[in-house]
Amino acid sequence: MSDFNLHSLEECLESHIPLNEYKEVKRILYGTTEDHVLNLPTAAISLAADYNFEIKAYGIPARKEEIRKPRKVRVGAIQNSIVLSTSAPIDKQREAIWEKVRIIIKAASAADVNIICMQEAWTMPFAFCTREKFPWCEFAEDAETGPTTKMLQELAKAYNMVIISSILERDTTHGDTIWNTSVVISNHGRYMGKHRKNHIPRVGDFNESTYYMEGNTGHPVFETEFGKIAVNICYGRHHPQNWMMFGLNGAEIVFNPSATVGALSEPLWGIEARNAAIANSYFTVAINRVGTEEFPNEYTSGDGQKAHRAFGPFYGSSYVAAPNGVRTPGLSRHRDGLLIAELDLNMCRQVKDFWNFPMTQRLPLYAESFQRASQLDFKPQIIREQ
Ligand SMILES: NC(=O)NCCC(=O)O
Repeated sequence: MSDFNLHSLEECLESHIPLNEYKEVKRILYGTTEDHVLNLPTAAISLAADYNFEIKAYGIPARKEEIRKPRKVRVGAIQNSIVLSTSAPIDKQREAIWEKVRIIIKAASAADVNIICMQEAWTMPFAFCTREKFPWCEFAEDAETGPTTKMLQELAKAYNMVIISSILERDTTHGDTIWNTSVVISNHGRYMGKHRKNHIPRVGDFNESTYYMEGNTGHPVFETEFGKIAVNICYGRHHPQNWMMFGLNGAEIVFNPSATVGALSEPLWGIEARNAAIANSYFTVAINRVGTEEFPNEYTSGDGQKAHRAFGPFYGSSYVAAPNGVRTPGLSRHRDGLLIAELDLNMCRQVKDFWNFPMTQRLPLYAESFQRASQLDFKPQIIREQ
């Protein structure tokens, strides 16, 4: 189990490693000898203080080029706990979370954020652990015309900000089916499209397959005014091919809105989205919720332990990673927070030119191997001593 007194891994390292060794440790672990902390406007800092959320901002510099101008973009990641009890009326629960997150988006706007992303299923508690359908299915709403998208369209327009909103989707056109979906809203307030979670967990208390199926929207990349973006929803981060496909479709930033708990995945957290950034020559933004969520009825976890009502703690630790392997420190493991990173998208091509990953990849070789591996009569290529 995790020790929840630890605020963040980076603060712990910084306060315990001797100063003369810290820079080298930081270079090896985080790809940079120091964080490029950005100054934030008073308006953003005051909102964070008044509404009790952490706010952190870092720059990740790229090389200055002779011909291309820098392509600077500010991304924001929001991590938050739920607000009301899970037994409060559904619309009240959702409105209370909206209220909290709207303030954080306002702070992001004050800090000139261009693209913001919330955590997975941000409008609700992560109730899928319970395997109960009611009332949780009532959180599902239409991706294009639902109340959350409508509310965010106003903010996106007012703040000139692209917003990525991960919700439980209700598709009334196809038999009222439910999906785990990220909606992308342009900075003009227009619905650009959606992506449905491709990989559904069947691990621990993540009983999501009780509610929805694997997504059917492929690997869309949204060409926004601030760059080409994509969304790899939570458990998709364990699947390198899922990350890869967004890269093949031209993504420059891939957001990973998540909901995951310390006992299950914390040792993997800092590796997966960062590795994806390196392997695919794009930026990644990994976002996880915080807090422990209590449900009205007990549920079991299939692990021999007693029935219980709490799910969590979700460990936050949202971070941004760059194609050259540099990453920002993570946000807190337990506080609401806004992480801002200023990226220069020119770095994507710079890293491609340096490391040559797109040039050295062997797509036809793998395509042929995948084809063979997916056949019923597949024989693994194993060579044994004669
Ligand atoms: N929400 C979700 O997919 N969680 C699964 C657990 C994990 O991937 O860490």
